[in-house]
Amino acid sequence: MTKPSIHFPKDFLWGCATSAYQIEGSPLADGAGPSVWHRFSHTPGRVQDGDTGDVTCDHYRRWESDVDLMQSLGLNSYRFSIAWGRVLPEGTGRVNAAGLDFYERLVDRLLSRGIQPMVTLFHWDLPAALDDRGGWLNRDIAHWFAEYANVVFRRLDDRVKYWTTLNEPWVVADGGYMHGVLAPGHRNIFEAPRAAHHLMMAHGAAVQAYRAVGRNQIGLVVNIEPKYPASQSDADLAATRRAEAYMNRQYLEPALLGSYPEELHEVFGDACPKWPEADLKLIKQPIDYVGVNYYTRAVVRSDPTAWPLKSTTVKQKQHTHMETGWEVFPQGLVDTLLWIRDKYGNPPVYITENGACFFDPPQVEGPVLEDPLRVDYLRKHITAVHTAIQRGADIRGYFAWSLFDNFEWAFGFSKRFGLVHMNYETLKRTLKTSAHFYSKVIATNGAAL
Ligand SMILES: N#[N+]C[C@@H]1[C@@H](O)[C@H](O)[C@@H](O)[C@@H]2O[C@H]12
Repeated sequence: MTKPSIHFPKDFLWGCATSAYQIEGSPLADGAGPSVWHRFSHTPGRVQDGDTGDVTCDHYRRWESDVDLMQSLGLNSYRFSIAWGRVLPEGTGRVNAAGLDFYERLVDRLLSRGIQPMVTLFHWDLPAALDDRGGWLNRDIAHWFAEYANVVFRRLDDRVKYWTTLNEPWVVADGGYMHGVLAPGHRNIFEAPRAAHHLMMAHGAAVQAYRAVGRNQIGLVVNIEPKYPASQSDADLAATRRAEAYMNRQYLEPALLGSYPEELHEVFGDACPKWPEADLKLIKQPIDYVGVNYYTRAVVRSDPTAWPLKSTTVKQKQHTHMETGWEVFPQGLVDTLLWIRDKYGNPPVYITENGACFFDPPQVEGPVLEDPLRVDYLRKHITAVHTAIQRGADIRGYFAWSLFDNFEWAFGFSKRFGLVHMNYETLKRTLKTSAHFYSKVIATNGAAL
């Protein structure tokens, strides 16, 4: 039986995604102010092997040839983030012209190579000067973020058509304030919901600011990890509902519905504040799209001893090489996209991140590194996106995570997600087979899957 031909919508965005602190290097160059990740990675014991973002892929100095590499792959879009501290070194007030100029040159080169930028304003690298003023625990951060966003909108909205306020607010609140494993490294159940709420207030304030000056599209990027009960027991079903509310609904629902899921009270207990209606009104600014970062699913089992969700994730058979063994489960992407279609009114969606880390074969000096596991992962997940489109989900683009192997936060350089191999000694970029595969998928608008 011949395979049905796969074709994506005509103007579908095909891109790769990165973020400033993970690929740029030179974190303090040309007047930039340090971020919480500069401080965190320079604090012994916080990042595996003591790795930092001081050099990483050196994109800050190699951006021109990197854009040419993107063009050679046939990308028609590229998702990257702006380092807040390059533009406003103290987070508010003084603008650092050199920082803004860097991103303007990057946007201009992308456009000159037929590549649409999708720009994220905040991808975890909060200016350290704002962390000194309370960071995401200070309600004023909504105004600080809107001030920064306005500076960038005014400079670049005539060329940038797709904006994102925040990347994965859940990771910032859960990793940075609940568990303390990411910057700024707090472990406090009373801080986590406040950080989460202020992140979303900042999102709302930036969208509100955008509507006054912008003419294009702005959205929110959330990580969605669909939750499946390990059994149909009441305990496992309740645990699954808690896990889904805590990760998948806690950010989408204030943004789209103006309310928080009730289950958060079961998670945070007396740490769960009662927020003023005015806050939720601010958060629920109409957005033009939802960005979904999808990697894996979670099979959830009740575990009264597990903090704070009173549940654990049951390991499955085939998984990637992330520490917690992220299962390869493309059906979870179909389920997620149909869940959003049905629960939130079928909003326009971009898959703003999807990819996998595998231990690639030892680096060889040959032209290409073989990474068959990543090719298989991408093929199955891009096919899943097509399945969701055929079933009526309004999906408008796909961004592979990531263009390069890069600084994987607390895992340092130990995890490689790139379609392009990075030699961290020589900074040589080497295409993997997954890069060639993805390039063919783009060139045929999906037919090469
Ligand atoms: N882990 N992991 C890979 C990837 C991370 O490198 C990105 O910065 C995040 O947006 C998201 O968590 C996904």
